[in-house]
Amino acid sequence: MYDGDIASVLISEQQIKDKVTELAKQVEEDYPNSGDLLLVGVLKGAVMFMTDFARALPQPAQLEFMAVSSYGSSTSSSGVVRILKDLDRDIAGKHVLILEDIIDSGLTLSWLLKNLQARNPASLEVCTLLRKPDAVQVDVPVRYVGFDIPNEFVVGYGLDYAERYRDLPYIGSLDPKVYTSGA
Ligand SMILES: O=P(O)(O)OC[C@H]1O[C@H](OP(=O)(O)OP(=O)(O)O)[C@H](O)[C@@H]1O
Ligand SMILES: Nc1nc2[nH]cnc2c(=O)[nH]1
Repeated sequence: MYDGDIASVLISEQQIKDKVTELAKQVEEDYPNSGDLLLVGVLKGAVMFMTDFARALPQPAQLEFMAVSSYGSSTSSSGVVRILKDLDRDIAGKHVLILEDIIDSGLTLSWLLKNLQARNPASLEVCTLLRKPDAVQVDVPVRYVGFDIPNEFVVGYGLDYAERYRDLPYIGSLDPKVYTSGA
């Protein structure tokens, strides 16, 4: 699939699977009495992570999705965030865990945390599969991190370039020839 577009596999399908199980176990230990935890997946990138995580989590959880868009180029975000799809329900008094696929500059999540905090949840934490420590422009409090990765543009397992590659089962670095050829 996508022959020649992926320069290298950064995280294999099995490594993702093991990490999702490990993160779900940590969350299970931290929320023993939450009742139903409310998972908020950030579309579209977090869709694979959300569905796998919810199934790996031993306790019941409710699933909500939000879609946001940050204006910017196709490989960077600007911090100006717009809600494309809001939550379908009130989160006041709920234990909310945001599930993100990646924290790059941190601008999207920083905005989202302020937005959701204003809705008065009982608690609000973040679980991200990937984080790029060298790219962070704003510090965001993140309780659960799957992998810290180098500052390279990655795709797969929900992450896209121009809406492609989300369906790859692993995370790979995109060959720079893909951006330069405009494919
Ligand atoms: O830390 P940041 O630099 O703000 O970048 C992280 C955000 O960028 C990606 O979303 P994107 O806007 O590409 O939308 P998508 O999930 O629909 O692909 C990703 O899913 C994060 O939400
Ligand atoms: N696909 C993809 N989307 C991103 N959004 C912010 N950083 C990235 C990245 O490395 N890859």
